[in-house]
Amino acid sequence: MNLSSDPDRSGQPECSSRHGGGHKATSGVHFTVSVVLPAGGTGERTGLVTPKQFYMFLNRPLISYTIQAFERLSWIQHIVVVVAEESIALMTDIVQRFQHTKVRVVSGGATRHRSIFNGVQALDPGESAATPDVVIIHDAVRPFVEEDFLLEIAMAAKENGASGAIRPLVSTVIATTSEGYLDHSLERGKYRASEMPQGFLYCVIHQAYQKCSEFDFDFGTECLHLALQHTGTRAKLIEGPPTLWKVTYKRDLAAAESIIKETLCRSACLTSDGSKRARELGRCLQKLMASLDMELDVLPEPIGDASRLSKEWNFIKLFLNGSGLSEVEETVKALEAANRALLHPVVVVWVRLETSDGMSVSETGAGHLPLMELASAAKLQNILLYGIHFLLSEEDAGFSEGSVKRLAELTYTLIHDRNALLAGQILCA
Ligand SMILES: Nc1ccn([C@@H]2O[C@H](COP(=O)(O)OP(=O)(O)OP(=O)(O)O)[C@@H](O)[C@H]2O)c(=O)n1
Ligand SMILES: O=C(CO)[C@H](O)[C@H](O)COP(=O)(O)O
Repeated sequence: MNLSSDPDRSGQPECSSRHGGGHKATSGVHFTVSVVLPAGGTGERTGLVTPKQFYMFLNRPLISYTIQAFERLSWIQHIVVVVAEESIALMTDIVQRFQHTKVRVVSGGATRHRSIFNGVQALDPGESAATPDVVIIHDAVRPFVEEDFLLEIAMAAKENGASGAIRPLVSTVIATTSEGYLDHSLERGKYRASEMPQGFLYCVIHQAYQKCSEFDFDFGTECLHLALQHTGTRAKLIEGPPTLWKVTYKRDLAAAESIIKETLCRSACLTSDGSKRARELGRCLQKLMASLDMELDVLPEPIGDASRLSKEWNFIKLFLNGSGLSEVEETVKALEAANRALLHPVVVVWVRLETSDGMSVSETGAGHLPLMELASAAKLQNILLYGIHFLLSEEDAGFSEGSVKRLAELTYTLIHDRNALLAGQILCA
């Protein structure tokens, strides 16, 4: 690797050999990009025994969400996940269980900088192959990062040698005296919080770490600073969205779970028995769901086309004539066959109209058993099946606003909460 100095870049290393050199991605990224996710900490500030990167949200550890945010991007080549030695087996199991294909697991060090350096070194396959042009470093405990922003970071790193996400400060930073009095305060408007992701030319971050002192390794908190101090590379700073925040305290775990649930319930697909009344009810539900921020796609046929199965996380099956449970079963089987619920639980809500001239209470109860059996088998595949009996009186020819609102709110709550304990239950609206 040639690290000779480039006068135009004030002493910053010039990376000219053993680099990926071109990438045939459709994203417009014409250089190679790999990722290091430091995940070797203990999460002391959460106060929990389990390190926060392994905390489970909807049956999946936090680290898997972060990996997925990168893995889904065609222009990301490799992802190195750095974990503590004692977590290697656990992490390897997570990679297999959630079928992550771009990940390599390596062991970390006693501090974040030591872990990151191990990850950066793992991206160097030796003389026989190329190192990536750009490395993105991202804390494993910042699961919400979007493609647009990662692209900005990667492009800016390629152009400037280093780049990093910043956010406005939420509190003023002050210095204290050793006796605990105010020494001075910083002018808040002039300063920014340094967040992640950060991007670097491979040679910049590699050289920065090679030149690091033991003090830097043990007490440093800022990779951008190392690049400036040891390679003269001045990072381009880009303001990122608020969702880049780092899970640090226990309350952040609750916030992360809530964001995941909100994201999963933005849309649903409704199929019905195709009757006129069912279509009418579908349209009413569509309006009410929109007011709850859920986009409801209403399809006329009992079974939605297969492409829906591969896109949607939530299904509402509406039956005003007959039970429809066999069609619900077909949908569940198709979801299982497509391995749709590998990364997130998929929700299927079976809604069935009950009029007072319809089935008796005992018959309704009898319908519960097949649902429970179907739901418990589906739950093993991470598919959550719920039942709702939509109760209308005999003389209620149309649908009253109140009854449809109750149905919409109950359906929304089941989809939003994804409560595995309620799977197989029939609720009444
Ligand atoms: N020796 C270490 C320490 C931290 N990290 C990782 O660096 C990221 C950001 O660090 P931080 O939020 O401080 O995590 P912890 O060190 O785990 O938390 P705490 O300081 O509360 O113990 C985390 O993904 C963490 O796993 C790491 O890879 N190796
Ligand atoms: O925000 C950052 C910018 O580099 C790092 O994520 C942060 O420094 C991590 O520090 P700590 O481990 O002390 O929370």
